[in-house]
Amino acid sequence: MAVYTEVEDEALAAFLTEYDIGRLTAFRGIAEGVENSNFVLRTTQDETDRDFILTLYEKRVNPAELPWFLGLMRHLAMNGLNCPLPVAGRDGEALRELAGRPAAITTFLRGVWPRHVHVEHCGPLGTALASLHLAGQDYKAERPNGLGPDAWRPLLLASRKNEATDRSFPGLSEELDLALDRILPQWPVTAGTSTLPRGQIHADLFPDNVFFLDGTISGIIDFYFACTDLLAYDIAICLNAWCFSDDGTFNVTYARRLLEGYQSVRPLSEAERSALPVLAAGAAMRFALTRLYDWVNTPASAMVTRKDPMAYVHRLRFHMASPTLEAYGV
Ligand SMILES: Nc1ncnc2c1ncn2[C@@H]1O[C@H](COP(=O)(O)OP(=O)(O)O)[C@@H](O)[C@H]1O
Ligand SMILES: N[C@@H](CCOP(=O)(O)O)C(=O)O
Repeated sequence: MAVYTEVEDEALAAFLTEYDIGRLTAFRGIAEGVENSNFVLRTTQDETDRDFILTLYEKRVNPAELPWFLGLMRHLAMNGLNCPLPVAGRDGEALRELAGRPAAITTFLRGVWPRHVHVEHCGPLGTALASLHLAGQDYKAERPNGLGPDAWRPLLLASRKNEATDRSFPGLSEELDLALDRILPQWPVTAGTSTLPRGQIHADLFPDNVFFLDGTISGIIDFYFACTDLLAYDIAICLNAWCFSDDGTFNVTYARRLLEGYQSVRPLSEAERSALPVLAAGAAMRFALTRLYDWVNTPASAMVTRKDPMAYVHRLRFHMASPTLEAYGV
């Protein structure tokens, strides 16, 4: 589920008077997603139905950062990426407040996200990711990655403090600690300086954030982890999220297609290619840690589906076994 905040009819009606998007004809909450409350809004203008997404921003989004996220989405959409376009009210503002939460309306994107990833998804995914990176180049404002390497030890410590971690996952915090000892010294950023190209990255491009329609990508959503970081780290996140089979094995054919698609738009440098294994290990670490943190800190009564940290621990183990570049399809 992801409707944490209910919206009363009267409050919605008053909110919509600020916009010029037609007459409201339907409104429903969206069960999918974990971070924010999302609703589909349907309006009718001149007999034409139009769908929009209304998002109320919840706990993990810092309201001060919302203009950066909405600005990035606007920039990418204006530069040809199929991503939600924030809709401004009559006063020109896209960010407002509803039901005590920061709120925004964005355009609705057609298509469905793949419940099962097939090799045919991976090429278009790589191409779209590289297009996102190129389209983001002129968006100059930076947002540091709050879930980057500096955040990993504190996240692990925070989970360790909760006794549920050892009860539910015996030995896991020690394993993650040792893996961090190996990953952090190899991370391709020294004293804040990187030898690899940086830019705006999505940072959460999982299958549930990519819509397909007739075999092509019709939409990329959920930019609320986007940040300014190593472009190749975004590829590493996708290698983790798209290229492991349900049984936990890495599918090198998927990875090869993803990398080919990416490089058809933005060729990787030698340094980026060589860094992929450690970046992939870091990406697996990041999602194992946030999932672990959420797992032990989410009350059983909460109406949200917790994601299994072990799925990313298995991926991490693959990366920690030091596979060659060829094993990644490079
Ligand atoms: N612009 C959009 N167009 C169509 N559907 C959307 C759009 N944005 C969100 N959704 C729907 O809402 C769901 C949750 O959105 P998401 O941004 O992933 O939420 P969260 O950030 O809370 O995890 C998506 O799976 C999708 O069904
Ligand atoms: N992709 C992350 C969780 C973030 O959820 P989303 O619904 O905002 O994509 C994970 O799988 O751990």
